[in-house]
Amino acid sequence: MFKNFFKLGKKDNKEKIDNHIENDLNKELDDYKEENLSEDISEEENLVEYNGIEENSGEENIEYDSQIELEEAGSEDDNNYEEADEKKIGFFNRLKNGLSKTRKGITEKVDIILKSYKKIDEELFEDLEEVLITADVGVNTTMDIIQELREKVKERKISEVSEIRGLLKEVLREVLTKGETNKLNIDPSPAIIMVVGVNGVGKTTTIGKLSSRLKSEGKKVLIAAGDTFRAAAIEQLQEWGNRAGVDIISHQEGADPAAVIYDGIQAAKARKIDVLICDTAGRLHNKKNLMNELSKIFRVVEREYPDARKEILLVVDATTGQNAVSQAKVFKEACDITGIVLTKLDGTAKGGVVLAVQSELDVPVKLVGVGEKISDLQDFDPISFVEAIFEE
Ligand SMILES: Nc1nc2c(ncn2[C@@H]2O[C@H](COP(=O)(O)OP(=O)(O)OP(=O)(O)O)[C@@H](O)[C@H]2O)c(=O)[nH]1
Repeated sequence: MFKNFFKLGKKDNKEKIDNHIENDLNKELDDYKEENLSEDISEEENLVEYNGIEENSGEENIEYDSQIELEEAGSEDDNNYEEADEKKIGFFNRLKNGLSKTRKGITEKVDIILKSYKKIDEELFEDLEEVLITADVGVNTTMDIIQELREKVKERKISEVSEIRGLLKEVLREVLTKGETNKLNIDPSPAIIMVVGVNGVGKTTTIGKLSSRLKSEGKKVLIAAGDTFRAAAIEQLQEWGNRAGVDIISHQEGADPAAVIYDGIQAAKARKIDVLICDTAGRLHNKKNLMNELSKIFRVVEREYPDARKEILLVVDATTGQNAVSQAKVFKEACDITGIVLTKLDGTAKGGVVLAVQSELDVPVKLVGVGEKISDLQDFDPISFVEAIFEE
């Protein structure tokens, strides 16, 4: 699967990038490995020349086996079924609360429309269509949904307007469950999760929340701060790591992201980490740059961690509606995204974008952010999502 990571749209791009990778990456990594990752890796080592960037490895945050104990403290309440039940209820309520604006935007309007019709006719379908488009379900997906609704009405010879609500729920569930599984592919370990996405969409927050959650599930987690573009990004990740009690492998601002990921992988192997979560820089202003950077990182992963399960999660901001879909399309051309994380669903009435992303890109939504707290990241469960939107 990893061999297909780079979907390089144009042949000349592909050749350029391939040449770049073949000429530079292998040599650079071999040099780097020799210089820095010999058995006795030392924090005292000084200036390392890597890819033309000087970085002071003495200040890097590489603390190999010394902190294993820190991470072995898993959650104590894992086996408490009552608490698990409570958590589940809390989980659904949090989802429901988070989706309150979307519920207003879709269900309340649908209910008003259904109340105003006495019989099922074309005008009713058109009104429903408008509601879905306004809730950012996207034109194509909306057309498909309404067409499916029409067909079901016809096939089942439905004549009562009151039955449309249940039917619509059914169709939405079908849209959200027809693709690949929504579950994260991280078991059995080891696994590596590459987190991609443009700046500001909630990547750092998602990494913090996810690492905290996986740790509480008893997994050993490590973060690699591959967004070296801005010092603030590394610091922000460090803060989340502290909150989650998870170690971070980081270099200095401006370092080569592929080198950070390389170090992260070596540390993950040495510490027998279950899940390595890698941040990446989100510069989308130029697709070629994005592909260059990502392809180099992925080559490192492919070469250094072939046995690990791989997830490439694209983080998009639900409040940007159809923009999130466009971003996802660009990233999908640059790499084989395996899942989508939709953040800030709590702050928007545009939650319908979940349906657009899943159906137009054919990539499953795997996680959703429904708030700013560390516990506000949920596995995306299509059934609960539809229930939460339609709950009275
Ligand atoms: N309400 C809400 N806010 C969120 C959610 N996820 C992230 N945020 C907020 O979105 C803002 C941006 O999040 P970051 O994690 O810094 O985004 P980023 O993509 O890492 O951005 P850079 O660090 O600039 O690359 C922060 O204020 C977060 O608190 C969410 O699910 N709900």
